[in-house]
Amino acid sequence: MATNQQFVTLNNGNKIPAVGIIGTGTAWFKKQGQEEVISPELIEQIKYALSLPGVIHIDAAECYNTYVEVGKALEQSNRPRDQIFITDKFSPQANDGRTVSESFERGLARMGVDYVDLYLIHCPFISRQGYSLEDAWSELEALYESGKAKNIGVSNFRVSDLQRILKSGKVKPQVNQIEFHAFLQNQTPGIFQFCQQQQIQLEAYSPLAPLQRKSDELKTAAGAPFYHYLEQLASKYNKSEALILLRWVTKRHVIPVTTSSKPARVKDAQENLFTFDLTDQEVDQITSLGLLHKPLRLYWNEVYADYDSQAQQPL
Ligand SMILES: NC(=O)C1=CN([C@@H]2O[C@H](COP(=O)(O)OP(=O)(O)OC[C@H]3O[C@@H](n4cnc5c(N)ncnc54)[C@H](OP(=O)(O)O)[C@@H]3O)[C@@H](O)[C@H]2O)C=CC1
Repeated sequence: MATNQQFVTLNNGNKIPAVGIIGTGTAWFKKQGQEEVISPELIEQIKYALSLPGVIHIDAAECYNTYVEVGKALEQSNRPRDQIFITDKFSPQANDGRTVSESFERGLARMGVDYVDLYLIHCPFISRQGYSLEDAWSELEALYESGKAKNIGVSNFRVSDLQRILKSGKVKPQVNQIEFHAFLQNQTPGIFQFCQQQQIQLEAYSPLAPLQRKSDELKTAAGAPFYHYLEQLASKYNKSEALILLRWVTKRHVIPVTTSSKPARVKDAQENLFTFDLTDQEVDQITSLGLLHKPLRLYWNEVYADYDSQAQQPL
C-alpha cells in the first residue's frame, strides 16, 4: 500500500513511525478494577486504525487497563505483526507490586503478542520499597537483550532521572515520552534540549492540548493570537487545526502520540500528516505564540507543577 508515512531512526538504528495514532489511555483509560469492563468503542477504533495503510503505532500501558481491548482488536484484525508498532509501559506505581518482568509478561499475554516494539518505564516515581530506578532500568535492559522488547525507554523522566540511568546502565534509552505541546514546551527544566543533545527521541503525549482547551482559552488575550494563527495555517494548507499542531510537533523533531474516538481524525493523523509541510518561519511562529501562553499542564501536576515557571521559557 502506498503511504505518506514517515519514520524516525532511533539511537540504536531501529525505525519508529513518526506519529502514534492510537493512544489507549486518556479518554480510554479505565480505573483499576475496571479492566474486565470492555469498551467495544475502543476495540472498534483500534481495529479501524489497523485497517489504515502503513505501520500502525499503538500506545498502551499497564495502568490504562485497556490491554484486553488491544488484544481483541489485534485478534480480530488480519494485520501482519510487522505492520504494527506496539508501545507498552511498566507502571512503577499501583500495579500490585509486580516486577518489571511480571508486568511485561502480563502485558504480552493480555494483548496476545510475543514482543513489543517499545517498552517504557511510565514515570520515575517508584513505589516499591528497596527498588530503585536503576534496578528497573536493568530489568528493561534484560528484556531488550532478550529481543522481547525491540526498543526501551522512559516516560516523564527529568534530566536528573535520565542522568541516573545513563550512569548506571548499559543501554541508552531510545525514547522519553513526555507531555509536550505549544503550551508546555519543557515538561521539566531542560528536558527538551537534553534529550535532543543525547539522541534520546522525545515523544509528545497530549500534543493537541491547546485544542482540547480551545473554547476556554480563546477568550484570553494570551491565547487569541495563537489560535488565530492556527486558523490561518489550517486555512492556508486546507488541513485541520489538529493536523497543523501535530505537524508542528514533528517539525520540532518530536513524535506526537495522539488518539481520538473519531475515525476521521485517526485516519487524518495516519494518512495526511506528511502530505504538507510547515515553513521554518511558521514553525517558529507557532513556537513563539505558544510560549506567550501560560503553562497548560494536563498530567503529572502533583509532581511537576513546581516547574511551571520554567516550562514556557524560550530555549
Ligand atoms: N506517558 C504518559 O504519562 C501519558 C501518555 N499518554 C498517551 O498519549 C495518548 C494521547 O494523549 P491525549 O492527551 O489524549 O492526546 P491528544 O492531545 O492528541 O488529545 C486527544 C483528544 O483530543 C481530542 N481532539 C482531537 N482533535 C481535536 C480537535 N480538532 N479539537 C478538539 N479536540 C480534539 C480528541 O477527542 P475526540 O475523541 O473527540 O476526537 C481526544 O480526546 C494517550 O491515549 C496515551 O496513550 C497520555 C497522557 C499521559
